[in-house]
Amino acid sequence: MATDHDRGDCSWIPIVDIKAFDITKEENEVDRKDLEKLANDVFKAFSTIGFVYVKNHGIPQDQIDNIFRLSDEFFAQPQETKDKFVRPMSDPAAIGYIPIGREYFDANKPADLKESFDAVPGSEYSQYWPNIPNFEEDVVKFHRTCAKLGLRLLKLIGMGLGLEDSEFFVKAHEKISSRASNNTAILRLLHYPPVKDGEGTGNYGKTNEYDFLPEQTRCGEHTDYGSMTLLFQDDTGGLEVQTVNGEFKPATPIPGTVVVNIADMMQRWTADGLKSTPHRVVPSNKRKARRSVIYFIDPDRSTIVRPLDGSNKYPPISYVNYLSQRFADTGMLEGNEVINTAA
Ligand SMILES: O=C(O)CCC(=O)C(=O)O
Ligand SMILES: [Fe+2]
Repeated sequence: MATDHDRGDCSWIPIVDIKAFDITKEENEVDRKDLEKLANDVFKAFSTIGFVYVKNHGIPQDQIDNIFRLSDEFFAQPQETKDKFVRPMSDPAAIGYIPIGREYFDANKPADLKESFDAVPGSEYSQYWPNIPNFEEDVVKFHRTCAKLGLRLLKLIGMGLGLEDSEFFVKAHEKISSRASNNTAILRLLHYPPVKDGEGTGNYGKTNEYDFLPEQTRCGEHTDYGSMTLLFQDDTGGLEVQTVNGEFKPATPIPGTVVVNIADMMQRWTADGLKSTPHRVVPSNKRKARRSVIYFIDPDRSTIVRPLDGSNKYPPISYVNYLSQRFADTGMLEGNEVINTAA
């Protein structure tokens, strides 16, 4: 594992170079020793910090740049246009636009000052795709590309944990590229608008007054819900990750890398062996817009997650019920979704 001490304030998050197992390689051409070393590096980082920077992942930079360009094009549209594509609040597998002020991680504070667009392949909500040339096609293609990287990392995690079946997690995500009714993995385009000094109105997009409300931030402290998250960020900065000592430190953008973190379901599955670490986005550079593209990796919808060590540290839970509850708790789903039985 590279420990690069020239990285200043983000050197505490390890960089893992996965060139030996990048998404362009055939699995059977990968050297077993290289794979074992990578599995060990990934496991070490995920069982302590919960975050890594992955470099040499094999996703072409021009594909990433194109997604950021499409994201800019979508968010630059007039508010009335974006409002035509607002994501329905009835289904955790829906797609669409999430306006500023909708998602929050602390009900006692103002909602996050961000807007986003959620995308999945094969959506039953196709009327929410925006009218931007190539948008749906390219975004779905990128979703599938991210899935490939996600599955590689899930394989490494299975090996690093020493599971009898090292493909266990890969198999539990085999529908990741099919359709949202089978797997809820979302590609989310995120835009944190620039803000001016002045009194916040909480009414962004409808007025010209853009500062934060008291206690408002770009993205409140939270952990992610599913298995794992891939995070592509621009050069603005602001992402902060909690250290094992409890303080938050920057995860500074490193060109060419993707930030990867463990999410709550994976922590639960591994009986706390892998860590789902709190993180947030602070407005350290508030006059500059910030953009990120996030791939939330989820187990297949029908998965029942129970601790793999055979313990009863957590009761078995249906992933989709769990996800619905988290969405309901954060302003993303209406109604009283109830976590019921596991089966
Ligand atoms: O935009 C970012 O860099 C992080 C956002 C985030 O953590 C999330 O949406 O789950
Ligand atoms: Fe997150």
